[in-house]
Amino acid sequence: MKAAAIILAGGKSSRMGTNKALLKINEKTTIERTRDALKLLFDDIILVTNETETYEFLEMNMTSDHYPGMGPLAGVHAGLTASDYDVNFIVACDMPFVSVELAEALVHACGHYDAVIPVINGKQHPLFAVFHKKIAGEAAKSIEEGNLRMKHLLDRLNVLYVTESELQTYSQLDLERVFFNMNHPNEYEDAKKWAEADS
Ligand SMILES: Nc1nc2c(ncn2[C@@H]2O[C@H](COP(=O)(O)OP(=O)(O)OP(=O)(O)O)[C@@H](O)[C@H]2O)c(=O)[nH]1
Repeated sequence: MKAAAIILAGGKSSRMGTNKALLKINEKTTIERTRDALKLLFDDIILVTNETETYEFLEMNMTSDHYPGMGPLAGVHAGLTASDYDVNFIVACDMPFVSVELAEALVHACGHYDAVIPVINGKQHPLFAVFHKKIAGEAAKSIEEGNLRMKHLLDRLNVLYVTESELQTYSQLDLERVFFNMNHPNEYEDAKKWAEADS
């Protein structure tokens, strides 16, 4: 695959009250589930974290934010800056049901676009999306201007938005699972139930 995968794990998990990436689902931590899924497709996987000791057990390439405390946009910037690839699949560390097939479809759609962003039920998902390395500078500019919202960056880029109607090989339920992210303890409980039912 001529693309890298970048996992963002630099958040505070304040709503969860404990590091979301390290929550176990069916014996594996969420971040191990993500790493193992992505390994099936990507040779190069980069973890963006500001606590490298916490994640050493994963034996992954790691990088840290150049703008600490600035949120996911800073993670996108750091990941793209560290990547050796033009095309990069970026994913949050709190999505337990990552689909590598869907990641692959988004990568293949990139072409001349700066980014490929899924829009599911009208909601943009920039943290399960593809970004070209060349937009790292634009991300830095947004951060330096104090605009930390992903939406602000996307509005300045040449973006391909992919809606569910273009993802018809996936059922509505599959898409809801793939784009599900855990913020609160009750969402972790839901994720465990679904994973158990699937296994
Ligand atoms: N590298 C990096 N990643 C971040 C940063 N903030 C959030 N993320 C990641 O972005 C994704 C979405 O994060 P959120 O759930 O919005 O924020 P969070 O800080 O993890 O959680 P809350 O404290 O509950 O808001 C997760 O994968 C986070 O690890 C950051 O400052 N740097």
